[in-house]
Amino acid sequence: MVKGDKINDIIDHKLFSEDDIHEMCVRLGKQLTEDYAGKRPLVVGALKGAIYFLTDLTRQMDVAHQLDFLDVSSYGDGFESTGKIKVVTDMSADVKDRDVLIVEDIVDTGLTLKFMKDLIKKRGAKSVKCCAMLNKEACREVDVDVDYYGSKVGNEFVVGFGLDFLNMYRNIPYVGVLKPEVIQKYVNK
Ligand SMILES: O=P(O)(O)OC[C@H]1O[C@H](OP(=O)(O)OP(=O)(O)O)[C@H](O)[C@@H]1O
Ligand SMILES: Nc1nc2[nH]cnc2c(=O)[nH]1
Repeated sequence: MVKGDKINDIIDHKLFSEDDIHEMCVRLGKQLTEDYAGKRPLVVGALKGAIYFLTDLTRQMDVAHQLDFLDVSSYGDGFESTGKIKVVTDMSADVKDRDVLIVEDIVDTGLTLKFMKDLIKKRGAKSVKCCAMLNKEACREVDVDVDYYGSKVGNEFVVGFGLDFLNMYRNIPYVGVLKPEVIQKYVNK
């Protein structure tokens, strides 16, 4: 029974706590600091989901970098990728000859990341890599490298720390799994 729309009403269990995510950011930030030393990368956040992870990750990177954002969308309000990716809001920076690091909350089918990597490569970037908080590797439909990631995650719909449920609940401070009845309530509506 779904009582309301409070966090405790919709979350079944926690998968990654705030401490887990902080540890991911510290580890990845250290690695990115080494790998991008002297390169002045352009860090591109994939809107909207990546913003929470991006702000924590970049504060662990001791590398001069610039920020930009790219909003591409394929899920709409659904639980499954439509497979049709479109640019909702484009970046403002010129990526030509830049080392670009895409920051993602999750890579699932890989369709979104492949679309973004191809777009940025086509525009003449020197290198294009991705750092994702979560990697749903078993769900991949296209071959794309997730160059850095915080943790693998299984095939379940996760929310929180940027990851949405019907464009809500991105602000949950951890990553959790929805109660099955919550999904049931909204599927086929
Ligand atoms: O690997 P894929 O199957 O393509 O899925 C991953 C993408 O799905 C989510 O974005 P969404 O399109 O839901 O937009 P959002 O970031 O605004 O939530 C997520 O933020 C990734 O960008
Ligand atoms: N919120 C959310 N968005 C996704 N996009 C692709 N996979 C997921 C997921 O598990 N949760």
